[in-house]
Parts: sequence; C-alpha cells; structure tokens
Amino acid sequence: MTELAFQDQYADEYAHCYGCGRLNEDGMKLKSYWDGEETVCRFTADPKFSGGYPGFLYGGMIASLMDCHGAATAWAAKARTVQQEATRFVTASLKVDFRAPAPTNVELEVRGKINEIKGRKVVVDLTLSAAGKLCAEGSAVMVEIPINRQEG
Ligand SMILES: CCCCCCCCCCCCCC(=O)SCCNC(=O)CCNC(=O)[C@H](O)C(C)(C)COP(=O)(O)OP(=O)(O)OC[C@H]1O[C@@H](n2cnc3c(N)ncnc32)[C@H](O)[C@@H]1OP(=O)(O)O
Repeated sequence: MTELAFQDQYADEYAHCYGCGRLNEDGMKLKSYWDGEETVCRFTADPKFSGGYPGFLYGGMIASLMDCHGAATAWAAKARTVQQEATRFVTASLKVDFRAPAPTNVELEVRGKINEIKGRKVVVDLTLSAAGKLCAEGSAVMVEIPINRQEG
C-alpha cells in the first residue's frame, strides 16, 4: 500500500509552495507522513545548498525543511483531530536552534510532534537529524487560513 503524503492531499490552490507544493515544478516537493503519534519527512539535500563550508547545509534550508514539515504536520493533526479536512496552515512563528552542522548528500530526517491545538492554531515541536544525530530543533506556530481568506 502506498500512503499518500499530507502535501499530496492539499487542495490544488494550496499546492504551490516551493518547499512542498506538488504543483510547483521547480520546488522540492517535500513529503510528510505519520509515524505513530509523530510525523516524519525525509530529504537528501544536493550539495548546491551548501552553507559556508562544503558538504554542509546552509541554515535557511534547514529552517525551510522544518517550516514546511511543521505546516504539513499541523494540517494532518487538525484533520486527525476534528475528522474534517483542514484548508492550509501558514507559519506565524518559527524558532530554530542549530545544534550541529547538517550534511548535504545524506538523508535528513525531520520529525514533528504536536505540542498544542487551539482553535486555528497548532504548535508543532520539530527536530532535524542526520544518521541519528540531532542537527537542529525548534518549534513552529502554525495558523489555519480561514476558508474565505482568499476572497477578502
Ligand atoms: C499568507 C496568507 C495569504 C492568503 C491565503 C492564500 C493561500 C496561501 C496558501 C499557502 C501559504 C504559504 C505558506 C507559507 O509560506 S507560510 C510562511 C510565511 N508566513 C506567512 O506569510 C504568514 C503571514 N502572517 C499572517 O498571515 C497572519 O499573521 C497569520 C495568518 C499567521 C495569523 O493572523 P490571524 O489574524 O489570522 O490569526 P490571529 O492573530 O487570530 O492568531 C491566531 C492564533 O495564532 C497566534 N499567533 C499569531 N501569530 C503568532 C506569532 N507570531 N507567534 C505566536 N503566536 C502567534 C495567536 O496568538 C492566536 O493564538 P491564541 O492567542 O488564540 O492562542
């Protein structure tokens, strides 16, 4: 059985994100899934995304991976909790602590854990690891777009 990624279940109008939109031809097309009570997203970064030193990822990309996986985790958490499809979550706040350099050309694992669900807000705790080593951790406040937001 092939499990559908969270991002592949977004409505078309919300599927254009550079990080995770399935309809963005130039994007990274990140995919997030449930793993028990946590969520997981795996991604191997091309060396062109290096930071100041060859072989290691630049910080903006680390934040981007955590951001997109956080938004997808919020979407899935809402869908699982209220048994009703959510619209799309946008990032209100993203905090990242960089604990160790993250390598390029190595599969990275981004994990999400629901910290709080309150109304349209979902707070997600996030980690990013490489070969079991923690490289970054943080949290994101994600807010669901109201259905009529685009019309206003
Ligand atoms: C950007 C959307 C455009 C239109 C949609 C087109 C589709 C796009 C689809 C793709 C999108 C692209 C995806 C991307 O690229 S997401 C990356 C970029 N992110 C954005 O562009 C988002 C810009 N910001 C906003 O649009 C608004 O500020 C949002 C929607 C986030 C909240 O404003 P809104 O007035 O709606 O909500 P609220 O004020 O009632 O707050 C609700 C709850 O959240 C809490 N909170 C809020 N901010 C913060 C904060 N900084 N720290 C901590 N908490 C914060 C707040 O206390 C409250 O919680 P509580 O007090 O009840 O506990």
